[in-house]
Amino acid sequence: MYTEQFDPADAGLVALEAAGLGKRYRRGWALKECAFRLPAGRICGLVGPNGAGKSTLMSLATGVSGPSAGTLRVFGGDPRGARARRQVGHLAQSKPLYPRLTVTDTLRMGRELNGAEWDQSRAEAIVRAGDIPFGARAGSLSGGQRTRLALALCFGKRPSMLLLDEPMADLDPLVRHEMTSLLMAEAAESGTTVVMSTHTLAELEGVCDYLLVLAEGRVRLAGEADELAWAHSMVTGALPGDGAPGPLDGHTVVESTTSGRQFTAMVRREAPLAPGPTWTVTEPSMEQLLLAYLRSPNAPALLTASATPHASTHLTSKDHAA
Ligand SMILES: Nc1ncnc2c1ncn2[C@@H]1O[C@H](COP(=O)(O)OP(=O)(O)OP(=O)(O)O)[C@@H](O)[C@H]1O
Repeated sequence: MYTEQFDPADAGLVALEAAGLGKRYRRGWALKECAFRLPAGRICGLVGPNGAGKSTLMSLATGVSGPSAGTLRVFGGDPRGARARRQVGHLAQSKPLYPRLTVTDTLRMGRELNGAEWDQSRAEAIVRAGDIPFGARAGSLSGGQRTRLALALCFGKRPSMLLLDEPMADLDPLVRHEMTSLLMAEAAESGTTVVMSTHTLAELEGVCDYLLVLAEGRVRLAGEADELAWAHSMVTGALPGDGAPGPLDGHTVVESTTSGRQFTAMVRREAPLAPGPTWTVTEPSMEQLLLAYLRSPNAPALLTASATPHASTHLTSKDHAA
């Protein structure tokens, strides 16, 4: 039996806050010492290699399972509490729908499960916008139509936060684009916080304004996407010779590759970094930044101020690297 703790200061402002969060399965820790904040109203890309702990984090946030260590709070409350369960919508990778139920029956089920919270007209509008026949059985729908119906169920619940586990994985590029537009429009209209896990990094650019990167169960990057990109530079050029100072000196190198005398590096700037006679400096795209961190799980972690729990104990990258 647990007592539902609730911090009213976080209720509307912080969608997710983890402190010392860990989840242990029989074979080991799936999440370890995770500490981050996700401010409300963001569209957050949740990224990490296979086995990084993304689905585990989602199952903790939906209250399906509890942490083995530390805490995770949803809008200031325990995710297993009735309040948080009402506030969180979840779309699992498998998009579970009852294949024998028609679209109308599926929405009726949504209404019955969610009671007064349910927004029938919103759910119907999402279905109608995709020209899905209300009499069709869920089992007969295409992948894109199933995703649309599942999103209608999610948004009909009027969640404050929506957790989407690889929602576009089985969709063709056109339907993917259509579903992304639908998702963004619905989230913008309702102010819903969205956490979306994906392995398709290009999908995140222009969609997510916040990033949470996990590797080996730990937080590697968290914060505003543009702030994280701005903190880094891609440096390309010729390696300095004869002990001459190089462009990377004094900066944190996240990843570097060399080919002959040429190098390319992703660095976290610790000071201004200007182009030089033998190197160029560019701002990385979101995809380049994410790829560099995914390929370098031991690079020191970085959290922006808004992603750092308890501003009074601002965590440094070294704390996270430990
Ligand atoms: N129910 C479970 N029982 C035991 N181990 C589990 C369970 N769920 C996840 N794990 C383990 O926890 C680790 C993290 O898994 P998780 O599914 O959270 O990662 P993920 O980032 O979602 O991976 P993917 O991208 O492949 O979906 C993995 O080592 C996985 O084998």
